[in-house]
Amino acid sequence: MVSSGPGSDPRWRPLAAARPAMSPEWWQWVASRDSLTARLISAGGHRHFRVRLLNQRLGRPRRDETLALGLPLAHHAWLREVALCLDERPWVVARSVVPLDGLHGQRLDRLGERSLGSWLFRQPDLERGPLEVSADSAPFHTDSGPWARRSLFRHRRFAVLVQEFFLDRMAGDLGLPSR
Ligand SMILES: C=C(O[C@@H]1C=C(C(=O)O)C=C[C@H]1O)C(=O)O
Repeated sequence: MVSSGPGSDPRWRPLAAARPAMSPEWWQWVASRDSLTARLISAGGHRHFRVRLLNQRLGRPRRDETLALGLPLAHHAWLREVALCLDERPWVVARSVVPLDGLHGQRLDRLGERSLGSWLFRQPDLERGPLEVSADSAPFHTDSGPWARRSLFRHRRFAVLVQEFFLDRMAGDLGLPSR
């Protein structure tokens, strides 16, 4: 994992462009379009799954997030950072960004430690945009990992950019290749 450093934004590219450098085992995880929460629970087997809320606040998205959401610069949004843990070991850290004007009724602050996915994938007309991939570390977390992905979910006027950083610890616990 080449860190983009805490200050700089991860570099994203289309999923297909990353395929040659990605092992088939990781492709199964990174390229999947269904709920990551459900996959982690299944792969975790007997391990206990928990969403650990790291930070949730109103704030300014990073430049790459602003561009992905098509927001004007300095536009405030709801920022949610979590660690998806199996037996208290973080396998994925995620950062989701919701433009405020899309928050009609979907008050993410009440989500707490319930998985965002448990709400998102219940929406009947949920649309998920294309997946993009990065080999950079999460700028909001210390642990490193081989791959990260992001995609835009839309449901009526609600939009959320979901960014998921798979951690080295997950590769170790599941016996996945380093990349
Ligand atoms: C989008 C999903 O929700 C997961 C849970 C998140 C949360 O609770 O903040 C964030 C990213 C996702 O990995 C999913 O399960 O696929």
